[in-house]
Amino acid sequence: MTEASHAAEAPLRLGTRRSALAMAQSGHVAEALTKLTGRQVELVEITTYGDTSREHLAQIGGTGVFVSALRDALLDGSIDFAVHSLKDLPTAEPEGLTLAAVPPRQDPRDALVARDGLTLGELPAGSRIGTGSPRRAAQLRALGLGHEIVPIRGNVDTRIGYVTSGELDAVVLAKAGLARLGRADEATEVLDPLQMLPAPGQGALAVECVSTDAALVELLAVLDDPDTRAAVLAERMLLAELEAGCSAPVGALADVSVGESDGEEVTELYLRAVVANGDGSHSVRLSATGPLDEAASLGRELAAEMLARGAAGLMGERVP
Ligand SMILES: NCc1[nH]cc(CCC(=O)O)c1CC(=O)O
Repeated sequence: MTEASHAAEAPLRLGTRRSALAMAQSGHVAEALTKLTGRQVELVEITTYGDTSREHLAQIGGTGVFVSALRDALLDGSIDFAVHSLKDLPTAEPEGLTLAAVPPRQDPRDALVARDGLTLGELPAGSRIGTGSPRRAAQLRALGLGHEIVPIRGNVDTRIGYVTSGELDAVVLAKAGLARLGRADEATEVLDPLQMLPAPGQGALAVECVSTDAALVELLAVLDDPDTRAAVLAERMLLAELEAGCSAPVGALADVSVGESDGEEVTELYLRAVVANGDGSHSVRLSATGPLDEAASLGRELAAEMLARGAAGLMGERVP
């Protein structure tokens, strides 16, 4: 179909949470889709339980709560497609929905926002660092720097506000979230994955629609980046095989690189992962390399190796 005839069609309804981050992500995807296909997109705001609840995320069942309201709206036809932060998606495939596109990933690393422009190594013992993520807390504690980890939650603005107000010395957030809000320059350090492996899927988006609308599935596929899709598949298969949820102390990152094998160019994944106990005193860290088209088995096999080295026992431990 030509762009002109597309423009005459009703705009596609993109369901989005109302948070600044969700609106920024949705706006970005809407713009990209219009540019690539000529189709107009309108944003439809959906309020989720995770947006209104003041309880800690771990108590209300993890970030999956953000996702279910959007999925309900897809299934009842009140929206045509949805954009999620991929790391917030449960690993189980939802009935009736298709992951139509995984757009090119942003920087997957975590970032520190600290007072006075400080880095993690410069924050003295006793400094109070805020995070609501067991994964971030465990990896920070594993560094043994004597920092106090303070549980917090709230949107990016709220969390940075704890530092601005002086209540906390620092917070740890996803660099991609800061960047999408135009606040990347507020990071005082981007954390090296050697110390802080990000959440599986961090920095990537997921574009979802109902499986039965083949034309829409095909249209949305223009947004897909196969390298990103393979990388997050490896990370998420690892998470699924560990039977860990999105609030478990599990970090994973797959880097895509082009190498050579027998004179042929091959695209490879280098997958690193960590499982830690709550106080960071014990962890299993492993890595594996494999071809891009075997992303799923790479994730599964690395998880199996981690389980063989005691990962399940670590995940079960809680900080008193
Ligand atoms: N858990 C909330 C959430 N979901 C996605 C992002 C950031 C964007 C991304 O990782 O894609 C964030 C905020 C954060 O972790 O700091």
